[in-house]
Amino acid sequence: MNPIWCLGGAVWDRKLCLLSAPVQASSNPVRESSSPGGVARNVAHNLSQLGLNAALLSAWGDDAAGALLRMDCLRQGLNIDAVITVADAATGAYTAVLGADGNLLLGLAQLDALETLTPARLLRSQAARARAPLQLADLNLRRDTLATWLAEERQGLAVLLAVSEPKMASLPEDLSRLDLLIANSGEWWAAGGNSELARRGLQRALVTQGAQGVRLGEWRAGHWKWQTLPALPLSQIRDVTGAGDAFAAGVLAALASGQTDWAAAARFGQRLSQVCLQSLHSVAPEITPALLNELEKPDAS
Ligand SMILES: Nc1ncnc2c1ncn2[C@@H]1O[C@H](COP(=O)(O)OP(=O)(O)O)[C@@H](O)[C@H]1O
Ligand SMILES: O=c1[nH]cc([C@@H]2O[C@H](COP(=O)(O)O)[C@@H](O)[C@H]2O)c(=O)[nH]1
Repeated sequence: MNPIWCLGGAVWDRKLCLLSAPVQASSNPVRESSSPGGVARNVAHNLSQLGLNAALLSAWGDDAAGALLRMDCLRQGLNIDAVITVADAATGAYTAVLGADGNLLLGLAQLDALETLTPARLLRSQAARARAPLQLADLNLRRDTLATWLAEERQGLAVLLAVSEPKMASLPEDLSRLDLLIANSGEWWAAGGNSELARRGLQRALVTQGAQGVRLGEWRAGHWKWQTLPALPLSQIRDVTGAGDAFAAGVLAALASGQTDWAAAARFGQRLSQVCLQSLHSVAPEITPALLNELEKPDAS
Protein backbone atom coordinates (compact mmCIF):
# COMPACT_ATOMS: atom_id res chain seq x y z
CA MET A 1 0.00 0.00 0.00
CA ASN A 2 1.24 3.54 -0.73
CA PRO A 3 2.42 5.20 2.48
CA ILE A 4 0.91 8.29 4.06
CA TRP A 5 3.54 11.01 3.54
CA CYS A 6 4.49 13.41 6.33
CA LEU A 7 6.57 16.43 5.27
CA GLY A 8 8.25 18.77 7.74
CA GLY A 9 10.07 18.83 11.06
CA ALA A 10 12.12 16.05 12.65
CA VAL A 11 14.02 17.31 15.69
CA TRP A 12 15.16 16.36 19.20
CA ASP A 13 12.77 17.47 21.94
CA ARG A 14 14.05 18.40 25.38
CA LYS A 15 11.36 18.88 27.98
CA LEU A 16 11.96 20.65 31.28
CA CYS A 17 9.04 20.28 33.66
CA LEU A 18 9.06 22.64 36.64
CA LEU A 19 8.66 20.99 40.02
CA SER A 20 7.00 24.07 41.55
CA ALA A 21 5.76 27.53 40.57
CA PRO A 22 8.26 29.34 38.30
CA VAL A 23 10.46 32.10 39.72
CA GLN A 24 11.52 34.55 36.98
CA ALA A 25 15.22 35.49 36.65
CA SER A 26 16.20 32.66 38.96
CA SER A 27 17.24 29.02 38.73
CA ASN A 28 14.25 26.64 38.91
CA PRO A 29 14.45 22.89 39.66
CA VAL A 30 13.02 20.77 36.83
CA ARG A 31 12.47 17.16 35.74
CA GLU A 32 14.15 16.65 32.35
CA SER A 33 13.37 14.24 29.52
CA SER A 34 14.26 14.08 25.86
CA SER A 35 12.84 12.24 22.86
CA PRO A 36 12.57 12.47 19.09
CA GLY A 37 10.10 15.18 18.08
CA GLY A 38 9.18 17.50 15.24
CA VAL A 39 5.59 17.82 14.10
CA ALA A 40 5.75 15.81 10.85
CA ARG A 41 7.92 13.15 12.49
CA ASN A 42 5.53 12.89 15.44
CA VAL A 43 2.57 12.41 13.11
CA ALA A 44 4.43 9.73 11.12
CA HIS A 45 5.46 8.00 14.37
CA ASN A 46 1.85 7.97 15.65
CA LEU A 47 0.67 6.52 12.32
CA SER A 48 3.28 3.80 12.38
CA GLN A 49 2.39 2.91 15.99
CA LEU A 50 -1.19 2.45 14.74
CA GLY A 51 0.21 -0.05 12.21
CA LEU A 52 -0.11 2.25 9.19
CA ASN A 53 2.53 2.73 6.52
CA ALA A 54 4.18 6.17 6.86
CA ALA A 55 6.97 7.95 4.97
CA LEU A 56 8.84 11.05 6.16
CA LEU A 57 10.32 13.92 4.15
CA SER A 58 12.50 16.08 6.36
CA ALA A 59 16.08 17.32 6.78
CA TRP A 60 18.50 16.86 9.65
CA GLY A 61 22.18 17.53 10.24
CA ASP A 62 25.15 15.25 9.70
CA ASP A 63 25.71 15.09 13.47
CA ALA A 64 25.08 12.83 16.48
CA ALA A 65 21.48 14.05 16.95
CA GLY A 66 20.72 13.41 13.26
CA ALA A 67 22.19 9.90 13.46
CA LEU A 68 20.04 9.14 16.53
CA LEU A 69 16.90 10.47 14.82
CA ARG A 70 17.65 8.33 11.78
CA MET A 71 18.05 5.18 13.90
CA ASP A 72 14.89 5.91 15.82
CA CYS A 73 12.84 6.48 12.64
CA LEU A 74 14.10 3.19 11.20
CA ARG A 75 13.24 1.41 14.46
CA GLN A 76 9.71 2.84 14.20
CA GLY A 77 9.44 1.41 10.69
CA LEU A 78 9.20 4.81 8.97
CA ASN A 79 10.26 5.10 5.35
CA ILE A 80 13.01 7.77 5.45
CA ASP A 81 14.42 7.29 1.93
CA ALA A 82 13.57 10.91 1.06
CA VAL A 83 15.07 12.52 4.20
CA ILE A 84 17.98 14.87 3.45
CA THR A 85 21.12 14.83 5.61
CA VAL A 86 22.59 18.33 5.56
CA ALA A 87 26.34 18.87 6.01
CA ASP A 88 26.30 22.50 7.11
CA ALA A 89 23.36 22.79 9.53
CA ALA A 90 22.71 21.27 12.95
CA THR A 91 19.83 18.85 13.53
CA GLY A 92 16.77 20.72 14.76
CA ALA A 93 16.04 21.05 18.47
CA TYR A 94 12.94 21.97 20.46
CA THR A 95 13.08 22.86 24.16
CA ALA A 96 9.83 23.08 26.09
CA VAL A 97 9.49 24.52 29.57
CA LEU A 98 6.36 23.05 31.15
CA GLY A 99 4.59 24.08 34.32
CA ALA A 100 4.11 21.58 37.13
CA ASP A 101 0.59 20.96 35.69
CA GLY A 102 2.05 19.74 32.35
CA ASN A 103 1.01 22.85 30.40
CA LEU A 104 3.49 24.66 28.12
CA LEU A 105 5.06 27.85 29.51
CA LEU A 106 7.67 28.48 26.80
CA GLY A 107 8.75 26.59 23.68
CA LEU A 108 12.05 27.29 21.86
CA ALA A 109 12.49 25.86 18.36
CA GLN A 110 15.55 25.68 16.08
CA LEU A 111 14.90 24.04 12.69
CA ASP A 112 17.73 25.49 10.56
CA ALA A 113 18.29 22.26 8.58
CA LEU A 114 14.77 22.48 7.11
CA GLU A 115 15.71 25.71 5.30
CA THR A 116 17.65 23.47 2.88
CA LEU A 117 14.42 21.71 1.87
CA THR A 118 13.88 23.98 -1.12
CA PRO A 119 11.17 23.59 -3.77
CA ALA A 120 13.74 21.90 -6.06
CA ARG A 121 14.58 19.34 -3.37
CA LEU A 122 10.89 18.76 -2.66
CA LEU A 123 10.24 17.94 -6.31
CA ARG A 124 12.78 15.08 -6.19
CA SER A 125 10.25 12.99 -4.25
CA GLN A 126 7.18 14.12 -6.21
CA ALA A 127 6.81 10.92 -8.23
CA ALA A 128 6.91 8.81 -5.06
CA ARG A 129 4.36 11.03 -3.32
CA ALA A 130 1.94 11.66 -6.19
CA ARG A 131 0.03 8.38 -5.69
CA ALA A 132 -0.14 8.62 -1.88
CA PRO A 133 -3.67 8.49 -0.43
CA LEU A 134 -2.77 11.34 1.94
CA GLN A 135 0.03 13.84 2.34
CA LEU A 136 0.47 16.03 5.42
CA ALA A 137 2.87 18.96 5.49
CA ASP A 138 3.69 20.97 8.60
CA LEU A 139 4.34 24.69 8.73
CA ASN A 140 7.99 24.20 9.71
CA LEU A 141 8.61 24.06 5.96
CA ARG A 142 9.62 27.10 3.94
CA ARG A 143 6.76 29.10 2.46
CA ASP A 144 8.00 28.61 -1.14
CA THR A 145 8.33 24.86 -0.56
CA LEU A 146 4.78 24.69 0.81
CA ALA A 147 3.42 26.69 -2.14
CA THR A 148 5.16 24.31 -4.55
CA TRP A 149 3.78 21.32 -2.65
CA LEU A 150 0.21 22.63 -2.86
CA ALA A 151 0.57 23.21 -6.61
CA GLU A 152 1.85 19.67 -7.33
CA GLU A 153 -0.18 17.07 -9.21
CA ARG A 154 -1.43 14.46 -6.73
CA GLN A 155 -4.10 11.79 -6.40
CA GLY A 156 -4.74 11.95 -2.65
CA LEU A 157 -5.71 14.54 -0.06
CA ALA A 158 -3.41 17.36 1.12
CA VAL A 159 -3.49 18.33 4.81
CA LEU A 160 -1.55 21.25 6.33
CA LEU A 161 -0.75 21.20 10.04
CA ALA A 162 0.16 24.36 11.95
CA VAL A 163 3.17 24.35 14.27
CA SER A 164 3.15 27.66 16.14
CA GLU A 165 1.71 31.17 15.88
CA PRO A 166 4.94 32.74 14.51
CA LYS A 167 5.19 30.05 11.83
CA MET A 168 1.75 30.88 10.42
CA ALA A 169 3.79 33.35 8.35
CA SER A 170 4.80 30.33 6.21
CA LEU A 171 1.20 29.71 5.13
CA PRO A 172 1.11 30.03 1.31
CA GLU A 173 -1.08 32.71 -0.25
CA ASP A 174 -3.17 30.29 -2.37
CA LEU A 175 -4.92 27.60 -0.29
CA SER A 176 -7.50 26.60 -2.92
CA ARG A 177 -5.89 23.17 -3.52
CA LEU A 178 -5.66 22.35 0.20
CA ASP A 179 -8.16 19.77 1.52
CA LEU A 180 -7.78 20.53 5.23
CA LEU A 181 -5.97 22.96 7.54
CA ILE A 182 -5.46 21.84 11.16
CA ALA A 183 -4.51 24.63 13.58
CA ASN A 184 -5.17 25.59 17.18
CA SER A 185 -7.24 28.72 17.68
CA GLY A 186 -4.22 30.97 18.38
CA GLU A 187 -2.65 29.81 15.12
CA TRP A 188 -5.94 30.28 13.23
CA TRP A 189 -6.23 33.90 14.32
CA ALA A 190 -2.49 34.52 13.80
CA ALA A 191 -3.08 33.60 10.15
CA GLY A 192 -5.85 36.19 9.87
CA GLY A 193 -8.87 34.08 10.89
CA ASN A 194 -12.14 33.35 9.09
CA SER A 195 -12.36 35.97 6.36
CA GLU A 196 -8.67 36.11 5.50
CA LEU A 197 -8.38 32.32 5.18
CA ALA A 198 -11.55 32.14 3.07
CA ARG A 199 -10.10 34.91 0.85
CA ARG A 200 -7.05 32.70 0.28
CA GLY A 201 -9.30 29.86 -0.89
CA LEU A 202 -9.38 27.65 2.21
CA GLN A 203 -12.47 25.43 2.27
CA ARG A 204 -12.11 23.16 5.30
CA ALA A 205 -10.46 23.52 8.72
CA LEU A 206 -10.22 21.80 12.08
CA VAL A 207 -9.51 24.38 14.77
CA THR A 208 -8.48 22.77 18.05
CA GLN A 209 -9.24 24.63 21.27
CA GLY A 210 -7.69 22.54 24.04
CA ALA A 211 -10.26 21.82 26.75
CA GLN A 212 -12.95 23.61 24.68
CA GLY A 213 -12.90 20.86 22.04
CA VAL A 214 -12.52 21.16 18.28
CA ARG A 215 -14.36 23.27 15.68
CA LEU A 216 -14.89 21.83 12.21
CA GLY A 217 -15.36 24.59 9.66
CA GLU A 218 -16.54 24.22 6.06
CA TRP A 219 -16.72 27.16 3.66
CA ARG A 220 -20.03 26.82 1.81
CA ALA A 221 -21.97 29.35 -0.24
CA GLY A 222 -19.90 32.27 0.98
CA HIS A 223 -19.98 31.42 4.71
CA TRP A 224 -18.12 29.31 7.25
CA LYS A 225 -20.39 26.59 8.68
CA TRP A 226 -19.04 25.57 12.08
CA GLN A 227 -19.68 22.43 14.09
CA THR A 228 -18.22 22.09 17.61
CA LEU A 229 -17.04 18.73 18.93
CA PRO A 230 -16.71 18.82 22.73
CA ALA A 231 -13.40 17.71 24.28
CA LEU A 232 -13.22 14.15 25.58
CA PRO A 233 -13.01 13.81 29.37
CA LEU A 234 -9.52 13.61 30.86
CA SER A 235 -8.59 12.26 34.28
CA GLN A 236 -5.23 14.07 34.28
CA ILE A 237 -2.85 15.93 31.96
CA ARG A 238 0.74 14.78 32.33
CA ASP A 239 2.35 16.60 29.37
CA VAL A 240 0.67 18.53 26.55
CA THR A 241 3.61 18.07 24.12
CA GLY A 242 2.45 16.22 21.00
CA ALA A 243 -1.32 16.40 21.66
CA GLY A 244 -1.92 18.40 18.48
CA ASP A 245 0.22 15.99 16.46
CA ALA A 246 -1.64 12.98 17.89
CA PHE A 247 -4.89 14.72 16.93
CA ALA A 248 -3.69 15.18 13.33
CA ALA A 249 -2.49 11.56 13.15
CA GLY A 250 -5.90 10.35 14.31
CA VAL A 251 -7.64 12.42 11.63
CA LEU A 252 -5.29 11.01 8.95
CA ALA A 253 -5.68 7.44 10.21
CA ALA A 254 -9.46 7.71 10.05
CA LEU A 255 -9.37 9.15 6.52
CA ALA A 256 -6.87 6.48 5.42
CA SER A 257 -9.24 3.82 6.78
CA GLY A 258 -12.02 5.03 4.50
CA GLN A 259 -13.82 7.44 6.83
CA THR A 260 -15.40 10.18 4.71
CA ASP A 261 -17.14 12.05 7.56
CA TRP A 262 -14.72 14.79 8.70
CA ALA A 263 -16.39 15.07 12.12
CA ALA A 264 -15.93 11.33 12.75
CA ALA A 265 -12.28 11.66 11.68
CA ALA A 266 -11.87 14.55 14.13
CA ARG A 267 -13.42 12.49 16.94
CA PHE A 268 -10.78 9.81 16.37
CA GLY A 269 -8.13 12.56 16.45
CA GLN A 270 -9.48 13.67 19.83
CA ARG A 271 -9.24 10.08 21.09
CA LEU A 272 -5.53 9.93 20.17
CA SER A 273 -4.80 13.29 21.78
CA GLN A 274 -6.58 12.09 24.92
CA VAL A 275 -4.11 9.18 25.10
CA CYS A 276 -1.15 11.51 24.40
CA LEU A 277 -2.11 14.05 27.08
CA GLN A 278 -2.03 11.32 29.71
CA SER A 279 1.49 10.27 28.70
CA LEU A 280 4.87 11.88 29.43
CA HIS A 281 5.98 11.07 25.87
CA SER A 282 5.54 13.32 22.79
CA VAL A 283 4.22 10.19 21.03
CA ALA A 284 2.42 7.99 23.55
CA PRO A 285 3.54 4.34 23.48
CA GLU A 286 -0.07 3.47 24.40
CA ILE A 287 -1.09 4.36 20.82
CA THR A 288 -1.26 0.90 19.23
CA PRO A 289 -3.22 -0.79 16.38
CA ALA A 290 -5.88 -1.84 18.94
CA LEU A 291 -7.09 1.79 19.00
CA LEU A 292 -8.16 1.45 15.35
CA ASN A 293 -10.98 -0.80 16.61
CA GLU A 294 -12.55 2.36 18.05
CA LEU A 295 -12.86 3.95 14.60
CA GLU A 296 -16.46 4.71 13.72
CA LYS A 297 -17.56 2.76 10.65
CA PRO A 298 -17.85 5.01 7.57
CA ASP A 299 -21.50 3.98 7.00
CA ALA A 300 -22.43 4.64 10.64
CA SER A 301 -21.79 8.37 10.25
N1 LIG B 1 -7.35 20.28 28.68
C1 LIG B 1 -7.80 19.45 27.72
N2 LIG B 1 -8.89 18.66 27.93
C2 LIG B 1 -9.34 17.82 26.99
N3 LIG B 1 -8.78 17.68 25.77
C3 LIG B 1 -7.71 18.44 25.50
C4 LIG B 1 -7.16 19.35 26.44
N4 LIG B 1 -6.08 19.96 25.88
C5 LIG B 1 -5.97 19.43 24.63
N5 LIG B 1 -6.94 18.52 24.41
C6 LIG B 1 -7.12 17.71 23.19
O1 LIG B 1 -5.93 17.79 22.39
C7 LIG B 1 -6.21 18.43 21.14
C8 LIG B 1 -5.07 19.31 20.73
O2 LIG B 1 -4.81 20.23 21.75
P1 LIG B 1 -4.66 21.79 21.49
O3 LIG B 1 -4.14 22.38 22.76
O4 LIG B 1 -5.93 22.35 20.97
O5 LIG B 1 -3.61 21.83 20.27
P2 LIG B 1 -2.04 22.14 20.25
O6 LIG B 1 -1.40 21.11 21.16
O7 LIG B 1 -1.68 21.94 18.82
O8 LIG B 1 -1.91 23.54 20.73
C9 LIG B 1 -7.52 19.15 21.39
O9 LIG B 1 -8.25 19.31 20.22
C10 LIG B 1 -8.25 18.23 22.35
O10 LIG B 1 -8.83 17.15 21.64
O1 LIG C 1 8.58 25.31 15.64
C1 LIG C 1 8.33 24.19 16.09
N1 LIG C 1 7.98 24.00 17.39
C2 LIG C 1 7.69 22.76 17.90
C3 LIG C 1 7.75 21.66 17.11
C4 LIG C 1 7.42 20.28 17.60
O2 LIG C 1 6.10 20.29 18.09
C5 LIG C 1 5.93 19.13 18.88
C6 LIG C 1 4.81 19.32 19.88
O3 LIG C 1 3.67 19.72 19.19
P1 LIG C 1 2.22 19.87 19.80
O4 LIG C 1 2.35 19.85 21.28
O5 LIG C 1 1.72 21.18 19.25
O6 LIG C 1 1.42 18.72 19.27
C7 LIG C 1 7.27 18.87 19.53
O7 LIG C 1 7.61 17.50 19.38
C8 LIG C 1 8.22 19.80 18.78
O8 LIG C 1 9.39 19.15 18.35
C9 LIG C 1 8.11 21.81 15.74
O9 LIG C 1 8.14 20.83 14.95
N2 LIG C 1 8.39 23.07 15.27
